[in-house]
Amino acid sequence: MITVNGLSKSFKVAKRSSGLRNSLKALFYREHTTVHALSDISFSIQPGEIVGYIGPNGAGKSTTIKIMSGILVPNSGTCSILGFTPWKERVEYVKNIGVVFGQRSQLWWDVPVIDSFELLRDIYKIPLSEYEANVKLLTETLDLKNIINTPVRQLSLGQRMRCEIAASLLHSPSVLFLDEPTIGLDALSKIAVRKFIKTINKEKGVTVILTTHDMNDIEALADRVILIGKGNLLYDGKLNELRKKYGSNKMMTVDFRGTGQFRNIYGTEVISQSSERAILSIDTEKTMISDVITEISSLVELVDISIDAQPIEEIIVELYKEFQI
Ligand SMILES: Nc1ncnc2c1ncn2[C@@H]1O[C@H](COP(=O)(O)OP(=O)(O)OP(=O)(O)O)[C@@H](O)[C@H]1O
Repeated sequence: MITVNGLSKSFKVAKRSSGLRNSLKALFYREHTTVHALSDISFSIQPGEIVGYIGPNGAGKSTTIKIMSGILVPNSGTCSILGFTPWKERVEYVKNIGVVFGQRSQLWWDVPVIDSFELLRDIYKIPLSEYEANVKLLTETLDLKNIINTPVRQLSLGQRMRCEIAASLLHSPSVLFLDEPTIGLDALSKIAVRKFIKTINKEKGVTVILTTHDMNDIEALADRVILIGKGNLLYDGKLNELRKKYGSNKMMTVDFRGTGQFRNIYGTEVISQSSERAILSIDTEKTMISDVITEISSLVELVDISIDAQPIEEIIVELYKEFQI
């Protein structure tokens, strides 16, 4: 359904220097540098998948989404989505995709949300019955009833984001690109957005490509992750596999009485310690959990102990370090 092959994109950026002399010089002669935003990226995505496209700031995520949604043209490589080359057959192509850029609005700022929806109906030439059914469904599922007649500029970020997502789905696209859809949202709104994405994926079979810095989004939504860094593809696979391969650490929370110190227990690192509780990270490749518990029991009086998997956020941070990105 989606095939990306050898995609590369670079930007020519004018060098800026400080000082009057350099500014004057720049009027006549400008030096440029080349930023390689994407280098030889390839992957394919099947219908109905939710794929988390992740990487640190400047990795090339938005550039990929912009190419895949037909906004940018790559320097080389191919991209086929639903049989279209996004940047070549844009008018026909965009009828089949929905795009949400969390940092930018596709709604008209000064008019009520419903008027923006009407404009989009005209732009996408959505048949009236389909449009009305979608507005009804989206109003119910995204709880838009009380905000749909409000101008966008008067909405909170969370309210606007729900409207943005609704706007991207009015024309029943089969592929949805979400670029940081939960950025800046409160915890409740994030959960609502995630739940909705899951629902449309399950019930309507919409394929979702999601970029985010929030690993809770990824854990809640994506079975598969594609990790990029400095424009290169570093990992493409199941989230579970990523956890198995790189997440060998466990987090142990120890409630205790006594004055023992946990600093020197082999294979562990103290994340925090107060007078009654300590949190340790245990490298299970170096030591066994039972050995750590035995050693802790010899140091303090144990009150309670709990063991959790390493948060995906930490695994990703370690990967960034490992790949030096
Ligand atoms: N229009 C542009 N002109 C020049 N450089 C650009 C342009 N767009 C992106 N870049 C550069 O390309 C690289 C990748 O940018 P991109 O926005 O794709 O990263 P990202 O992974 O989405 O980052 P973030 O998480 O910060 O949003 C960065 O170095 C960025 O500065």
